[in-house]
Amino acid sequence: MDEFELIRRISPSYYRQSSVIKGIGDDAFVFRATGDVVFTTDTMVEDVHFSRQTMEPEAIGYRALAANISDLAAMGSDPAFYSVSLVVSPEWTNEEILALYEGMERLGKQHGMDLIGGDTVGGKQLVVSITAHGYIHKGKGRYRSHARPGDLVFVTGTLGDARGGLEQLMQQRSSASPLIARHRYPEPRAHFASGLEPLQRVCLNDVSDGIASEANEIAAVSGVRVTIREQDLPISEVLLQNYPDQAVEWALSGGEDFELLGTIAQEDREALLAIAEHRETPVTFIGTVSSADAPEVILQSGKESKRLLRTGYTHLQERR
Ligand SMILES: Nc1ncnc2c1ncn2[C@@H]1O[C@H](COP(=O)(O)OP(=O)(O)OP(=O)(O)O)[C@@H](O)[C@H]1O
Ligand SMILES: Cc1ncc(C[n+]2csc(CCOP(=O)(O)O)c2C)c(N)n1
Ligand SMILES: [Mg+2]
Ligand SMILES: [Mg+2]
Ligand SMILES: [Mg+2]
Repeated sequence: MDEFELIRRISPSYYRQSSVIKGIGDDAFVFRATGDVVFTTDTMVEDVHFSRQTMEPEAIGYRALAANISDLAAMGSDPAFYSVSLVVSPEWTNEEILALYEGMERLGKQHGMDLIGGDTVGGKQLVVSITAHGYIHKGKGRYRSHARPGDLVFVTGTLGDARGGLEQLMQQRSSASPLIARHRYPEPRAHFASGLEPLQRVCLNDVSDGIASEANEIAAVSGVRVTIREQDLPISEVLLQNYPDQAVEWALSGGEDFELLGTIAQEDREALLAIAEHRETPVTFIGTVSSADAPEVILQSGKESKRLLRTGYTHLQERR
């Protein structure tokens, strides 16, 4: 299968989004924009974001798209399109490359998305770079700068499971574990995020690096103090049972959970819970926002409080 045959095999036979004017098969993609359009890009690289020993091709494709949908969700947008730039090494069989796209299609379909283009290059290790597009309702972008003193801090789902799954994968335990499933097949919260439309102001950030990092991003650009109560962090039973000593640390800075961390006005608490229930998304209130001379994140553990620094995964650290 050469690059042209690959393109033929992955081209959709129809488009779900009615705004598509020219899909795969020309020099570029054309669609008719009617509202505010969101663009995001995230890249996954072999031996950085996944290892071939522990991730099947279908899961690599699924997770690469999940990371992008998660960023669309974090802006409050409805996912619409994605394009895929692929660098692939000769070790990959035709079936494996197609399985990568099947993983993306499986998740893309759940969100009504169309594959609208990409690029294919032969190289030394697998790199999957996805650009995803979505729409936001006018004035309803959910920015990191939207936190205000008095807000409640919430998070969806549970935290740290993806890190627990990675640990199990690295120790080559049985792949039937629910933590491994969370690592391989995260559920980006786009359906929940677009359901927040009735709320006037929501601050959102998705959890790719860990909430210690994401909460600091919110504090910095909103110019506020974010206080998080350790005892309220949503940690799954299975993570607590398997990794009692690491669970809290991984909940704070394990990363790759692709949950949403957000803040809302106190008076929107009931409305948020109703939307969460309707969209079958667990939501936990974990803290508060207050005014501060300098932005900071505080972790409250019982009666003790300490600064929560921006720990978590950071690329490009060892550099001249
Ligand atoms: N190499 C780059 N060139 C231009 N802009 C960049 C580059 N890398 C990141 N950005 C921009 O910086 C901002 C933050 O990007 P970042 O990748 O940290 O966010 P994220 O996708 O939410 O996090 P993560 O990559 O951990 O999932 C975004 O506006 C992004 O478009
Ligand atoms: C083989 C392997 N080693 C380590 C990790 C952990 N990891 C890699 S990137 C990242 C942060 C998010 O990345 P980005 O900032 O690019 O979104 C994390 C937690 C993994 N998943 N697989
Ligand atoms: Mg990014
Ligand atoms: Mg993000
Ligand atoms: Mg991201």
